[in-house]
Amino acid sequence: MSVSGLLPSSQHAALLTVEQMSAVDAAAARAGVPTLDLMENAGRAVARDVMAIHEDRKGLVVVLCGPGNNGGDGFVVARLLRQGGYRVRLACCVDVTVLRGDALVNAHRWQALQEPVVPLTEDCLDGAALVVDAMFGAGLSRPVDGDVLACIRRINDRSIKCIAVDVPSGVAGNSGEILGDAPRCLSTVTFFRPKPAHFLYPAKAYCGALRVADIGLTPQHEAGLLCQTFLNGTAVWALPRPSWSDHKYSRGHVLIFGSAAMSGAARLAMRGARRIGAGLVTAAVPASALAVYGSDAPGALQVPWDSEDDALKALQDAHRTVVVIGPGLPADDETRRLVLMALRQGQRTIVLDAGGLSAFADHPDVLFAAIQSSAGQVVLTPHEGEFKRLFSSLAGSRLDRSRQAAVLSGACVLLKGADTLVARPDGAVVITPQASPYLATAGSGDVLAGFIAGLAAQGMSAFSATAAGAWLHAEVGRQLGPGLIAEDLPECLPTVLRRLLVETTL
Ligand SMILES: NC(=O)C1=CN([C@@H]2O[C@H](COP(=O)(O)OP(=O)(O)OC[C@H]3O[C@@H](n4cnc5c(N)ncnc54)[C@H](OP(=O)(O)O)[C@@H]3O)[C@@H](O)[C@H]2O)[C@@H](O)CC1
Ligand SMILES: [K+]
Repeated sequence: MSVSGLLPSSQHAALLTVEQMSAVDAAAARAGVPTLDLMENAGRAVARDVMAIHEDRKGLVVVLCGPGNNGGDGFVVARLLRQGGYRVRLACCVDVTVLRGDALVNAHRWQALQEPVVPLTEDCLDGAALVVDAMFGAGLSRPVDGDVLACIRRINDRSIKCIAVDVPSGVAGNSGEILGDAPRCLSTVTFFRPKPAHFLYPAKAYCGALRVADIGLTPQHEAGLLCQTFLNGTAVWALPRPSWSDHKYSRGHVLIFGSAAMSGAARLAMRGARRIGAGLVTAAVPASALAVYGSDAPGALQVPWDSEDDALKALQDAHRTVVVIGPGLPADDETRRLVLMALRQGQRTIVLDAGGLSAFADHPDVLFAAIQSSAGQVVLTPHEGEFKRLFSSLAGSRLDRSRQAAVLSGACVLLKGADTLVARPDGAVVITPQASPYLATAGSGDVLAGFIAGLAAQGMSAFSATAAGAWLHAEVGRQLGPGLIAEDLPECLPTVLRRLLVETTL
């Protein structure tokens, strides 16, 4: 279950694909766990949430059931609510005779209460105070349509409170894409472990509050599964902690190339790298800009960079184990040559952002070949536009594309967004959960590049440093919220680090 290079505790952050979830289900059945009990437990967990949200037993609860086991869960919810004294209307999108297995058993249990099953049309929502969406879960195989689509639209148009069973119907569990449409839910109850869609946009916006319910499945039932998708967080990586024997050289040395024209970008990256704990940060910048770079950063170093010889000299210092190229640099031939030169300089971690990525828009294969033959580790940090320029041949969801991009380039790929993804060439991906929309501001990405570089300088692997950098960036963004500017991000970091490194034992 554990993936190399990640903490063993990452198994608690694992997100199971639809296929893996059904493998867990099958393993439980082989181990003698009755699947009918799992369905009963799933339905009970949802019924409990309905009762917590909707205490008014007189307000009508409409349970919408689909043709599979998600619908089966719905029959359990309806029965438990009815037995709890609630007014319940159950609508099913197929005739009960078409149901099979545990779903059929539970349909019969519902009918044994002398309760009707009404056809699932938009009219069945009339008078609903709350809807339980048990139409489709893990088995969704195509866009929703017909009466199901009409119901979903009515729920959304009338803002009827809705609780989803497993996922809102229409959400593709693995990719987070919306097939047709999906209800905008107040909350979603899923089982055993979350699925990627619960944290990926657009699906996340439909899920509402997420609760993961225990239904009797155990880690034993997932033994042997190779989980490759994780929720980004402190279960996945451990931050470096300086010890009594550390000194500035042992805490790592970051080299950042900066321009005269757009000095702010590299200066923000420098600030990020220093705040996150790099022992030394050096800016390689045009001689004409040395004073600007030094003016607000007396604790940083500057070296002149006016020629390829200067660049080579800066790169050849073996103590500078992490190099950032891109913030504030133009996407031109000179930047391209600089990146290729850096990639040839032996064991380094190289973080490429902004101009360092776009310089290869016409020649991405040249960049990928250089990365593949480099002795170092490489991190690419594109936003969606830069990603499309470099990886124009890739299609599919953001999760699929980030994974394929890491394989194609041989680098760790951080795809920026509200659910920032970090993918490693072996297929491991983390999804960052808590990004603030206020992070969408100039200079924010430059600070992120600095965070990643500063963590890598302290010995974290490229993947862990990138994942941790993205998480910390999101966390400071969340703490600052409205009104944040990029300059605030490094300054807020000590508060977050203190909580992680001083006030808790990771
Ligand atoms: N795993 C576990 O441990 C546990 C899982 N549990 C529950 O089981 C759920 C998964 O059940 P499931 O596999 O039966 O799939 P589900 O989503 O009910 O639908 C499949 C049916 O829908 C049909 N269909 C698909 N798309 C359609 C469309 N657009 N429009 C119309 N029809 C469409 C599809 O037809 P087909 O694609 O075969 O033509 C098939 O008939 C899971 O989400 C959880 O709630 C719990 O009970 C506890 C234990
Ligand atoms: K559902």
